[in-house]
Amino acid sequence: MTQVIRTSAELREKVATWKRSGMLVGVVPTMGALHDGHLSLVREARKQSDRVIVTIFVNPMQFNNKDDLEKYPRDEDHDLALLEAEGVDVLFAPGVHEVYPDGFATVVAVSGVSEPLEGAFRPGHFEGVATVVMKLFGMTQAGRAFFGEKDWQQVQVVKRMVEDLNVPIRIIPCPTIREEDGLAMSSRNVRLSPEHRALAPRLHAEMQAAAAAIRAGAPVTATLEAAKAAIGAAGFGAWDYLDLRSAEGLRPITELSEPARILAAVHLGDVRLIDNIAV
Ligand SMILES: Nc1ncnc2c1ncn2[C@@H]1O[C@H](COP(=O)(O)OP(=O)(O)OP(=O)(O)O)[C@@H](O)[C@H]1O
Ligand SMILES: CC(C)(CO)[C@@H](O)C(=O)[O-]
Ligand code: BAL
Repeated sequence: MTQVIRTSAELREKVATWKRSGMLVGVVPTMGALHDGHLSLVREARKQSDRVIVTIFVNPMQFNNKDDLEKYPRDEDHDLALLEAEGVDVLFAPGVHEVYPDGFATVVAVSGVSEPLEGAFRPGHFEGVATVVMKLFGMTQAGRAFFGEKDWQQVQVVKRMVEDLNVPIRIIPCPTIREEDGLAMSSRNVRLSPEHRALAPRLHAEMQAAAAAIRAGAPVTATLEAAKAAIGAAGFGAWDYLDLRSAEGLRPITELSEPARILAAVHLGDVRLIDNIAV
């Protein structure tokens, strides 16, 4: 049975009993509307921890668009059934007031790695992520936390924060899970129209082609511009970015002299797709 807990006081008691028996606690932070990408994190957490907490909290502080927050898919009953089937010990699903009570006044801001890419196009987003993740780490007292590489920049921001603030937790990045046609799984994919859903995998296909070309020595800027044009011509909307960046510091690079990734964000209808791959 997965126990549903809604207050940090109750969660603290539960975790204290586990810790008294020397158990290692793993946490998988999510915003719900769970899919196989999330469940892959849960499975890894089960392998690497004695007890697993999944958190579901649609964090208002990380949304810079009211419409996106209102339209974010929510289905807790279905999520709970999936977590039961995976043998998750606790679903921690606090309300907004439990996380941000009256008088709440603290923001965690990570500079540098949070500034380009998502940080530039979603102002305030990573302050919201860092603040809530720090709180979830405090509330769950977990020793390991599992994050998806689909949100590559988020992983880098969280790692930086944990190192800078001496948070006693190990961050475990987990690979991106894709649909059979290559589209990265994402809760927001359910909002794609059938035509846009059919088009969406083109993003990953063009990113892979660009990565292969760059590995083979093609010039970076021209290759990325050509990929952007091809994806645009296929029927996608506006680009936020399609960049080659150093894998950890996310510095812009034009030569492959260190581990690198292509990272992308592009609009398709009223959905914004993000993806990234190693080069
Ligand atoms: N396809 C995926 N493969 C691996 N991990 C994933 C995938 N999709 C999401 N995750 C991870 O699951 C965790 C929770 O993500 P979240 O609840 O935001 O889901 P999401 O599908 O990314 O939703 P959206 O992108 O629409 O906000 C994050 O660590 C995220 O990186
Ligand atoms: C890590 C997270 C749960 C924080 O709200 C969110 O950014 C997400 O789902 O990736
Ligand atoms: N998966 C990242 C959370 C967000 O898009 O707000």
